[in-house]
Formats: sequence, structure tokens, C-alpha cells
Amino acid sequence: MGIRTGQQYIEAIKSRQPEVWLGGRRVTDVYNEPVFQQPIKEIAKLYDLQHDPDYQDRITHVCEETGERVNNAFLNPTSKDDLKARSELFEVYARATFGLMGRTPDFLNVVVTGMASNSWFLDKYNPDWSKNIRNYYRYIRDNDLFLTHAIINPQNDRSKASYEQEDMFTHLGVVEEKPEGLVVRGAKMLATLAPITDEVIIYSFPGFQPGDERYALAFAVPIDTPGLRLLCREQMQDGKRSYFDHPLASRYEEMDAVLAFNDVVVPWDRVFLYNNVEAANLLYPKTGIAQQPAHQSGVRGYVKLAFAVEVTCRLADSIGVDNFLNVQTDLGELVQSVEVIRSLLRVAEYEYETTETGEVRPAAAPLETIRGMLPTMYPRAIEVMQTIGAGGLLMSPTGNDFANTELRGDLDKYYAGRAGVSAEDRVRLFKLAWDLCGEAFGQRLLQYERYYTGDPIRKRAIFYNQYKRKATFSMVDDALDGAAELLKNDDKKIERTVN
Ligand SMILES: Cc1cc2nc3c(=O)[nH]c(=O)nc-3n(C[C@H](O)[C@H](O)[C@H](O)COP(=O)(O)OP(=O)(O)OC[C@H]3O[C@@H](n4cnc5c(N)ncnc54)[C@H](O)[C@@H]3O)c2cc1C
Ligand SMILES: Nc1c(O)cccc1C(=O)O
Repeated sequence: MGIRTGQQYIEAIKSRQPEVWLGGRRVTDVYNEPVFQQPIKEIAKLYDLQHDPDYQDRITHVCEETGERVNNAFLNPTSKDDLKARSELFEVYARATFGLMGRTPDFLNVVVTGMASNSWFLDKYNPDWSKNIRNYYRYIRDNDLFLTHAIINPQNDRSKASYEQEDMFTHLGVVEEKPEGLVVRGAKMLATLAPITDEVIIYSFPGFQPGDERYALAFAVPIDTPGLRLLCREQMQDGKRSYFDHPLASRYEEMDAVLAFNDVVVPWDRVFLYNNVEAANLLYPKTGIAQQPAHQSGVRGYVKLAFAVEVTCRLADSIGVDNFLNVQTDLGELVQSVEVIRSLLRVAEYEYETTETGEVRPAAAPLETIRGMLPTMYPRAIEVMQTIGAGGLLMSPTGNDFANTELRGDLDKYYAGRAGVSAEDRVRLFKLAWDLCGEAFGQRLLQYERYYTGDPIRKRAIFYNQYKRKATFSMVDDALDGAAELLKNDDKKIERTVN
């Protein structure tokens, strides 16, 4: 099959019945549920880009194995050009959603591609596991599927291991083995876009200890697998808000869900590892699924930050404040933060590394630096947007107000921006900003940037410890040695008398 169209993606959504709960009720028709309608259309647009002559060669390639055209997320990069092809895909998809949809299909398709092209490390534990992930990779590639993932245990008692929780199946674990597969029970968070995806893959961060065996697992199942319950968070827009009043929240609401597995049977051919703490801890370091997905999320985060900075600059211009030094200094800082991320991406792609199997991976340090900086850079951009927008962010009549001929005169007079910026233009721009810096929708986007790739606090500590393990501190020694050399040859007394 190869690349899907948007309509084929939509037909797939219509064809299944995942157990989705939203606002206390069971969603029986995901496609027609208001909160999902526009996000489904936005994802469908990404699939249609694969058939657009202006984009097809930039974001897809012809698979050597099948001769079919497939998305570049399924490319196992073996050259710098392959990394550029991936980067191109990530940026085209990110720009199509202004970087506001973090878990577009490319993200997890890159994860599974990395797992499959490095499945050799599973052979020593269980050759079936490496065969299964390679077969799964082919399955999602050739059917162009859209995955969600949940790799974090629900936030219960973080001071305790999974087996120490009140109920040993609070966190997802293996209940028993059956001839038809593994029976799993418990929850995982936070599966973004789960209700409108085809499949879910479960895996974990490293960090398992002896005693965690039943929780050390990785597998994938269709999103409508019996016993899998999707518990959605409160929706941040009901799908009925106007594009005028909420130009972003009305289109890019990325639903998050806790996944509750109630004795779900995972067929053996969908099990990628289980009951093995060592294998689970090695999954990340051995398959490169820290770096390759971080390339996608780095490009996406760059686009999102650049978008927020553009909105802030236009806001300042629209009310004539970007001539003031304080505003220019803040805006200059934001533009430089975009340049930092853009430069780190180029360095990561330029200083790529090649693995023993010939896979080309973007350099890890620049990507980890992006992961560490976006959680502060993006909130900073939002803060500057808030301080420049100030009260103007609440000078926000609705589209219906503008449509009311009795009010229109006042609105045109009292809501205009600087010369050349009409009232409607200014209000529309400020509403765009408010979706990012005021609405619950925007606060989620901010929280996403902080936590989408784990806890930035601990990730930065891990980054420092990796640095310390590799650093030679040679400049320190050179400096000390140089001074010591001078001291040795110095005919003056060491204790210099104070003149
Ligand atoms: C909008 C959004 C979308 C997301 N989408 C996904 C997704 O699609 N798939 C997915 O798998 N995950 C997703 N996540 C979850 C994300 O991976 C987690 O939020 C992240 O890993 C941090 O875990 P936590 O939120 O449970 O915070 P916790 O780990 O509970 O941390 C809470 C606080 O306690 C501190 N803390 C906790 N434990 C320790 C410790 N041992 N040592 C020191 N400090 C500690 C942390 O520093 C933090 O300040 C998403 C998160 C958000 C916000
Ligand atoms: N994908 C991730 C996620 O969803 C949460 C935390 C970390 C990651 C990751 O890929 O590093």
C-alpha cells in the first residue's frame, strides 16, 4: 500500500471503535465527536501532503524492499542526505501545524524505525522479539499507520517503585502468559492523540530495578483492542468554537489520554520484550530512540518556538511598541533563542555519528541541549508575549461582535492598532496570541514543551553526568601545569613580598 491519503486515514478512523471516554461519557463515533473533528482533518492534511507534487519527493521515498512510496519517517538513515531528508519531513509536518501538534505520525514512526533497524540487540534475549519488531515496522510502514505511545507510569507515588504501589497493577504489568499472548493490566500515561490514532506502542524509559520484571515490557496493539480503555482529559475546546475567536485552539486540540489496560491480551507476535529488566534498560541506548525521535521533536520545537516569536513580534508591531528599547531587547532575546535551536539542529545534523550497522544518527549532545533549553525558552517566549500584549489581550470582542452592525462603528474606532492596522486585524492577531498565552489550550502547549520528552530537571542531570564521564578537563590541567612550570623556573621567591 505505501503512503496513505487523508481520506484513507479518515476511513480507518471510521472503521474502528476504540473505547474512548470523554467528559464522563463513552464516545461512540470518534470521527464525528466535535473535539476530534478538526484535529482529524489536520492529520489528514499531513497524509495528503505525501501526494502533493510540491511535497512528495521532499517527504517520501521509494522503499527499496517493496518498491512502494513510503514516508521518510520510515527511512533508516545511512547518510547525511538521509538525515536532511528526515529533517525536511519533520519541518514540513511541523510547519503544517505551526509545531503545535507534537505527536504527528512521523514521531513514533521514527521510534519504531529505530527499534527495528537496531533489533539485533534483542537477539541474545529472544530472537522472536527482534523478529516481531522488524515485522511490526514493515506492517506500519506498508500501511502508513499513525501511532500513539504511553511510556510513563501514571503519576501516583513517585517515591515508590511500580511493585510497591498500593495495587501492583496500578502501573502496567504482565498478569500472565497465555497460548495466545501476554495478559497485561494497569495504566500508562500520557497517550497524546490516542483517540484518533491506529495503534499504540508501549515501551519505557530506562530505570528498571530487580523486582520490576513484570513491568519491563514493550509491545504494540491496535487502539481498539478489547480491554483497552482511553481515559481522555477534560477537553480544552469543544470543537464548536469559531475559527475567528480561537484560530489555533479550534484546530490543534491535541487530546491526551491515560490508557487503562484491563487484562488486554497482547498477541505474541506483538511482544517486543518483557520480563527482562536488562533488555528494557538497554532499549533506549541500543536502538538510538533517544536521538532519532529527538531530531523530530527538535525540528518541531524549533518551528513552534519560531511561530510563538513571530506572533510576539507582530503583536508588538501592531500596537507600535517595538520602537521602545525594553521591547526590542526582549524581542531580540526571543529571536536569538530561535537561532540557538536552529543552530543546534544544524550542528546535530552536521556532526552526525555512524553506528556499527551503518545507521547515521544526528549528534546526541546538541539534541539533548535542545531538550534542555526548549522547556525554558518556550515559556519565556510566552511570558514576553503576555507582557507585550498586556491588557490588549483582553480587549477581545468576538467575531459576533464584529458582525453586529450596531457595534461595528465603536469596534473599528476603539480597537484599531497603529496606523495601518485595522481593528479586526488587531483583534484577530491578539486572539491568535491569546490562544497561545492565555487559553488552557496554550497552557497545555507550554506544559508540553516542558515535559514532552521527560522531566527536564532529571534529563539535564543525566546530561551533566554523561558530560562528566567523557570530559578530560584538559584545559584545567594545562593551565595548572603551565603555571607550575613558570613557578619552577621562577628565581623569585614563591612567597612574593607585598611592595
Ligand atoms: C502535554 C503533555 C503531553 C504528553 N504526551 C506524552 C505522550 O504522548 N506519551 C508519553 O509517554 N508521555 C507523554 N507525556 C508525559 C511526559 O512524558 C511526562 O510528563 C514526563 O515524563 C514527566 O513525568 P510526570 O509528568 O509524571 O512528572 P513526574 O515525574 O511525576 O515529576 C513531577 C515533579 O516531581 C519531580 N520528580 C519526580 N520524580 C523524581 C525523582 N525520582 N527525582 C527527582 N525529582 C523527581 C520532577 O522533577 C517534577 O518536578 C506528556 C506530558 C505532557 C505535559
Ligand atoms: N517520547 C517520549 C515521551 O513521550 C516522554 C518522555 C520521553 C520521551 C522520549 O522519547 O525521550
